[in-house]
Amino acid sequence: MVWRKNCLRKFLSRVRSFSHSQLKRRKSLLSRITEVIQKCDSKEGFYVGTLAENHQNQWPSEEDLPSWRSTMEAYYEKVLSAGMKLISLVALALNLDEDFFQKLGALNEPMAFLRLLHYPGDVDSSREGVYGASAHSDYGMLTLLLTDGVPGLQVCREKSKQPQVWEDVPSMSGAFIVNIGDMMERWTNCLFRSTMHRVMLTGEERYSVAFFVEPNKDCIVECLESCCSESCPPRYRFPPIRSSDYLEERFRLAATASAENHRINI
Ligand SMILES: O=C(O)CCC(=O)C(=O)O
Ligand SMILES: [Fe+2]
Repeated sequence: MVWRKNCLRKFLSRVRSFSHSQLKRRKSLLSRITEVIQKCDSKEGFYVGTLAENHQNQWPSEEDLPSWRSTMEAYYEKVLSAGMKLISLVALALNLDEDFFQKLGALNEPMAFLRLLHYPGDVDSSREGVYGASAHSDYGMLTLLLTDGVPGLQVCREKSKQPQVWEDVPSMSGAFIVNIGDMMERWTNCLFRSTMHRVMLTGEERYSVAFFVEPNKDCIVECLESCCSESCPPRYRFPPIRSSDYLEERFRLAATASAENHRINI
């Protein structure tokens, strides 16, 4: 929602800055604004960033939403601890020490964040190209996703094959859906592949809570020695990359793609 408003503001400021002759184009620009608003993802979210001392989270007042902050902080801590345990299991599955990613510094003040999501029930989902969240993979190590049981989430197992085949993800009460992120895919040379997913609009209102575990900002993400060999060389052509540089680049690409395709997935 915020993005849609920003998008509209940007277009309107462009309209206002036009010279007299350019005003002729105003009509087509306005129809483009409408098109953009109609096509961008319909989700809206409330974000909670890292709880580290210097965090920049802005909380609603205790008066407006009593116990909101303490509830969010308690959830954040618990789900982060669950995420770290899962990451230890990933390390064990790779025949590494269970504290491998801790020793690497990835989980020392990880860039973890919480996204509380709402998908509207009253959007015309029959319109082509209108998604709750369009197809993407998450950027970090792992995502722990909690949903309210309303369908809509789909995964594509073979993300590089065409045509893409999408499957509904069943919701299990009391269970998290765990997605592997792109940085984990890079680290493991695709042994753990990031999950391509999207959220369809079903006409029913939907809520979900995604918790993204991203490595510490200074952590270097590169193909792990144990995940490559002469017969299985690193699949990524890219050199090792600092976690925060990787994230920044992904956000930049997502913003560019959104400007071109009217979509955003961050
Ligand atoms: O709402 C969902 O089920 C998925 C959300 C998601 O994929 C995301 O926020 O990255
Ligand atoms: Fe996602």
